[in-house]
Amino acid sequence: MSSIAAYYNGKTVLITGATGFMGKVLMEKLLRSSPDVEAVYILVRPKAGQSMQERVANMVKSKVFDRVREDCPNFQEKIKPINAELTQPNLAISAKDSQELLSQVNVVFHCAATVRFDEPLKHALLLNVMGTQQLLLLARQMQKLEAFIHISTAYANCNRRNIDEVIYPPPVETKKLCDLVEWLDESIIQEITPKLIGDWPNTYTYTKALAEYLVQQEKEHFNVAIIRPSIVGASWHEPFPGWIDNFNGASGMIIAAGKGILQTVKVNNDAVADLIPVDVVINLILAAGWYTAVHRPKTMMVYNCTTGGINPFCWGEIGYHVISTFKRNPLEQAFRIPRAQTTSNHLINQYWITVSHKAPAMLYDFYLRLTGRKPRMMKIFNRLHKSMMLLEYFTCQSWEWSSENMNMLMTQLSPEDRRLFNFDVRQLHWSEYIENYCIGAKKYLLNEDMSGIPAAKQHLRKLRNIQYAFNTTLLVIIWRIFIARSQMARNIWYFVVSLCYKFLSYFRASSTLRH
Ligand SMILES: CCCCCCCCCCCCCCCC(=O)SCCNC(=O)CCNC(=O)[C@H](O)C(C)(C)COP(=O)(O)OP(=O)(O)OC[C@H]1O[C@@H](n2cnc3c(N)ncnc32)[C@H](O)[C@@H]1OP(=O)(O)O
Ligand SMILES: NC(=O)C1=CN([C@@H]2O[C@H](COP(=O)(O)OP(=O)(O)OC[C@H]3O[C@@H](n4cnc5c(N)ncnc54)[C@H](OP(=O)(O)O)[C@@H]3O)[C@@H](O)[C@H]2O)C=CC1
Repeated sequence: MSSIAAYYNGKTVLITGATGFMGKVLMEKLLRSSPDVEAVYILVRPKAGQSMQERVANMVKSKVFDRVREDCPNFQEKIKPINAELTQPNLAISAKDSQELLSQVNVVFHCAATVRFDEPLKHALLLNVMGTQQLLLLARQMQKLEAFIHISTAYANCNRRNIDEVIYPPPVETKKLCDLVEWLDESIIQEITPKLIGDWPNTYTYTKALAEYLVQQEKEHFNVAIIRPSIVGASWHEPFPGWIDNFNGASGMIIAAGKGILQTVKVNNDAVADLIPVDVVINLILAAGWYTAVHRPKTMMVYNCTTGGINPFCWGEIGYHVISTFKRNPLEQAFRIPRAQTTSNHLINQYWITVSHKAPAMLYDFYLRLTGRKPRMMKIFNRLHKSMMLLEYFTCQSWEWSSENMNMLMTQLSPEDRRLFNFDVRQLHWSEYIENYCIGAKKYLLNEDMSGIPAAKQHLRKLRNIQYAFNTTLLVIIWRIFIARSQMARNIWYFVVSLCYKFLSYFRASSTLRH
């Protein structure tokens, strides 16, 4: 029997961010591997006109739960949603719910965060830092708490090149900063944000670094551990290969490439693309929860959950495998044939953006206008360029993360646990993984049926013909303009045409003689 699965059976678990990408995969794996878990409390806020109950009812219908639904059809009875808003005082949890959590919870997994790179500093602080602080305060009063697992990011310290499994001192005193932004005007905060975040590329990584420090402060009060995943991608095996349900990280770019929208991207081809499958991260999280609660390590453990140092793969290789997968399994209604120029040179990238993004977008919008429709392509490209600009910090450089704690944890697992909660990325076969990632994005994210592939291939052939016809017409037009202006070009043109004519006459004469 698996020690990890056995540990969670009979335990009460609290998950924040359970409606998110990682939260759902975590909940699914927990309920499937430990069907006798006592209860899984999840903190959920009402959103987009849906109440908490409606959101949870919709969530449990999601495909991600298909496997656990098969194994334990009543799995949703274990899920106990609690109305909460992490940016509000006391997390906006009612006194009754709060009492229930304080008396029941054994393990906390804190996944909730804003992961947007362009989040205004005030909101990022409210959620990622103050929300974490309030959850820690709640956890301190939990009578049966055995482990608190905080999900950070491997990029929390991306202002350093070599990142060890330690907490680095924060750039400012967190409390003072939070007090400051509380009374400062939003526009002033916006203005001083670049100064405040210093050499962090965005408010997300900056606030995640501050939150790590807060978590460390609690190590005297209960058992805590921090997991730092790098760029979390589609699943490797569980619940299904290629499972993905959002456009964050690399997924949006991969889809844009498959749709033929993204034709050029600024990446350092030789820089390590530190992607990590979501199921690897979840297995490590569950194993770390077990280890923290059962072995109670004396020092607070930080687990860098990365692939680069163990099984490296570069951005150039990712680009190649993405394009070749989408050529074999095209997405429906692609804008252009998938192709990706990858360069770290700013000028070359700008050139390709003009030629292969902006020019086709303008032409297509012109065509839409002519046919009485609303132009939309330029708007899509502007959004794509904004995303590319925010992501290029991560695709143009490499980091080195130590992964001793992840390796140590692996040695603590029984063979059965290593099989059930596998986070050994040495076994990851990248080309196979990227292929499943692209197909998963097609199936689960875009809801495209695999039976539509022949029609999608036919559409690509049509696009190829349009492109050939367009390129030939363009060449002829340019040549005509050139000929009209230069005597030398005219002479060359007449020389080439007469050569072709002579060759054709010779060919016709020799074939008549043969007959
Ligand atoms: C071949 C080459 C491959 C190379 C490939 C390079 C990959 C290079 C990855 C680096 C990755 C670093 C990762 C750091 C490591 C962490 O720690 S990652 C943490 C994860 N965080 C992120 O990835 C967040 C990044 N994203 C953002 O901050 C925001 O999305 C951006 C980039 C600022 C864009 O914001 P926005 O323009 O307001 O758009 P956004 O609100 O995101 O989306 C609007 C809608 O469009 C949808 N949408 C977004 N993208 C798409 C899309 N592509 N298609 C269709 N719909 C889409 C959204 O789902 C959303 O729908 P609704 O929710 O409104 O229904
Ligand atoms: N995805 C990635 O590539 C990486 C993620 N991480 C970390 O992993 C964790 C999970 O990320 P991921 O699942 O991808 O993120 P998602 O954006 O998919 O999920 C975020 C979760 O946080 C919840 N949340 C956001 N704001 C609030 C709020 N004010 N009150 C209550 N809940 C809130 C969301 O709830 P709602 O549905 O209501 O919005 C959602 O459940 C985060 O801590 C992130 O920093 C680390 C490295 C990489």
